[in-house]
Amino acid sequence: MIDTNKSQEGQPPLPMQGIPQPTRDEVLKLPRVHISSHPVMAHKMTALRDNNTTPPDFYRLVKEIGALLAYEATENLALDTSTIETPLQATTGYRLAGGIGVTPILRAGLGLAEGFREVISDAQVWHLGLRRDERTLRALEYYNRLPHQIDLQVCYAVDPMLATGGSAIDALNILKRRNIPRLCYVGIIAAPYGLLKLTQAHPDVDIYIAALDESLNDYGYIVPGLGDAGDRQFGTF
Ligand SMILES: O=P(O)(O)OC[C@H]1O[C@H](OP(=O)(O)OP(=O)(O)O)[C@H](O)[C@@H]1O
Ligand SMILES: O=c1cc[nH]c(=O)[nH]1
Ligand SMILES: [Mg+2]
Repeated sequence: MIDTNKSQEGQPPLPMQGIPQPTRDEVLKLPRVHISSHPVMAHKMTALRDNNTTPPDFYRLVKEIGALLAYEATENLALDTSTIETPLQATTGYRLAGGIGVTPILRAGLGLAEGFREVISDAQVWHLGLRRDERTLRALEYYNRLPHQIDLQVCYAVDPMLATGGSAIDALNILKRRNIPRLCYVGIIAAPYGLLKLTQAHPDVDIYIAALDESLNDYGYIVPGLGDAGDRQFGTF
């Protein structure tokens, strides 16, 4: 366990100060966690993390990584079969069975959802606004456009950063009230702390990420991380 207890006398504690965190090795064995091992992903992640990457390039990279993650996270989708005619003869065709939903957790999830739509163009997009209170690290819901008519085989909650896990856990709690047969979480970078909390809260949910980082700092930011994924996409520093 890493102990981040470095409180300054007389100051209120920072939100993650003194809170024990699991190590990478402790969470690597969790079931249902898929960490990309593709070299193209590692290449794009390096550009994404770089402090010199500008917001337009950062947003483009989030979309590209979103498309790669979508390809990995849709590996088990159910298919319907039918007979189709090629110009030469009849053959068996395969189409995705039932609808696919993508829930971007606003704001930072927007770029990831766009990448998803480049792989599955007719995915429904269910917007959900959650904002992390930086003092308590609790997620606050401020926007919800989830439809009530459900015709999905699976819905993917997408958000680049899994830090304490609070936002992801709340988003999946909200989605579970819609009785969707299967839910997945797709993120770019996870901290071991958030990954463990998410797995404990939602052991039935598959988790796809591009990278597992070292830890959270005292402020609840992922290190080495990439900073604030929302601000870096939208230029609001
Ligand atoms: O795992 P957690 O500790 O909950 O932290 C992760 C959340 O924090 C960030 O959102 P933020 O609140 O900064 O909103 P934004 O997307 O509008 O920038 C991030 O995109 C996640 O939603
Ligand atoms: O490192 C972090 C943690 C939460 N939200 C971010 O955007 N980055
Ligand atoms: Mg943010």
